[in-house]
Amino acid sequence: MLGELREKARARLDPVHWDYFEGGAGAETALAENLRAFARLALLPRVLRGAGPPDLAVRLPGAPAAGPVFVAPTAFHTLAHPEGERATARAAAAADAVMVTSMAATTAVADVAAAAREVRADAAVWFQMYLQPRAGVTEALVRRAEQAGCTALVVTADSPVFGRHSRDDRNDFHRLPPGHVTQNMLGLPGAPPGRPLDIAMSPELSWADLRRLRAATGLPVWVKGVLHPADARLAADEGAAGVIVSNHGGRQLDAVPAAVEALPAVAEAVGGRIPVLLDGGVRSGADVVAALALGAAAVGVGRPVLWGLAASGEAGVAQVLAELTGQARHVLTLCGARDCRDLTPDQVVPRGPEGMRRWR
Ligand SMILES: Cc1cc2nc3c(=O)[nH]c(=O)nc-3n(C[C@H](O)[C@H](O)[C@H](O)COP(=O)(O)O)c2cc1C
Ligand SMILES: O=C(O)C(=O)c1ccccc1
Repeated sequence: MLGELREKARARLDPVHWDYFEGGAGAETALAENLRAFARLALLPRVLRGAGPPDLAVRLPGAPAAGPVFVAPTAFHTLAHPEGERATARAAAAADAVMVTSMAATTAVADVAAAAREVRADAAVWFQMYLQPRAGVTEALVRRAEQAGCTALVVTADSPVFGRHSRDDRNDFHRLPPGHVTQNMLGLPGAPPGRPLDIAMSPELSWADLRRLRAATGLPVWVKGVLHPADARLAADEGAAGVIVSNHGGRQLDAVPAAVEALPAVAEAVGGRIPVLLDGGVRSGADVVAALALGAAAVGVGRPVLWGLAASGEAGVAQVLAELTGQARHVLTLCGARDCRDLTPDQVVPRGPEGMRRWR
């Protein structure tokens, strides 16, 4: 089903925009590894546990009751569908999925949050941001997110510089076509009149900047793009609400491991002090359940949401979220678990002859 939506999206999209959504950095090794790493995992069900019907709801800072699948922040939804992020937000709200709206969205965060709340008054919309070196810009963005009613901030930390997206270079895709605007970047300090401020990425950012952000807001602050267990521990020490294990869908450093391969060590390092989320390569309910068993509290999907949106707008995104959540519910039941707390890391084994090694 996801495959069909993907093909429909590919057929509908301008090939340059398709390449932007689908592509990764460099040789696209990390992009491919995100998928291969899940394919290398098998699930070991437990039997006769009397678990009863599964309960998928999770409690997170900034989302007291959400499903286990969230919408990872992705830029430029109006390239996929004229209704853009509004359509995504409505589908996410209807599915109880947290929507993380991107700072590089083509719809203002206030309009994204309003669209979500039309569907569900308590819909959770989080705002993803790149901390901006220019004075006052980050603060202005935080105020906008707060005023929009966002319930958490997500700071993307894996981007001290823009990723080199080989397909975009080949296609010379480096600016939005007319009619599409990064609305969140309009009217900020230093922005040219009527035009959006360019999003800056800076290698000078440090934990001190995160501390300043935390001091400037009462919202929970998640750190996205953590792969090293030591950084996850630092994030917990620094008062982050949680971390998102992610290699940015293979769009930043191409030499990194798959997100799900980094997850167990991060979960262990954090030791339950703060929740750990994951995104990258999640394409089925079995992927969702494997990540939950390895220590994720919830998982994000990026490209599948864009496929749904490009294929059929809000209904397409709703299909993607319903399919993944429905599959996850089924797989959880087959694993003998009532909720993700019933799953243990030993229920995830490598495929192949090595898989059962620890019991020999
Ligand atoms: C087209 C596209 C745009 C993205 N834009 C952003 C962004 O603006 N901010 C961000 O933190 N991550 C961004 N990401 C990364 C996603 O949040 C997420 O980490 C990744 O897509 C997960 O992998 P998946 O696509 O395999 O599900 C983007 C990813 C894609 C594919
Ligand atoms: O394309 C991306 O992955 C991304 O994160 C981004 C960052 C800034 C502007 C647009 C997209």
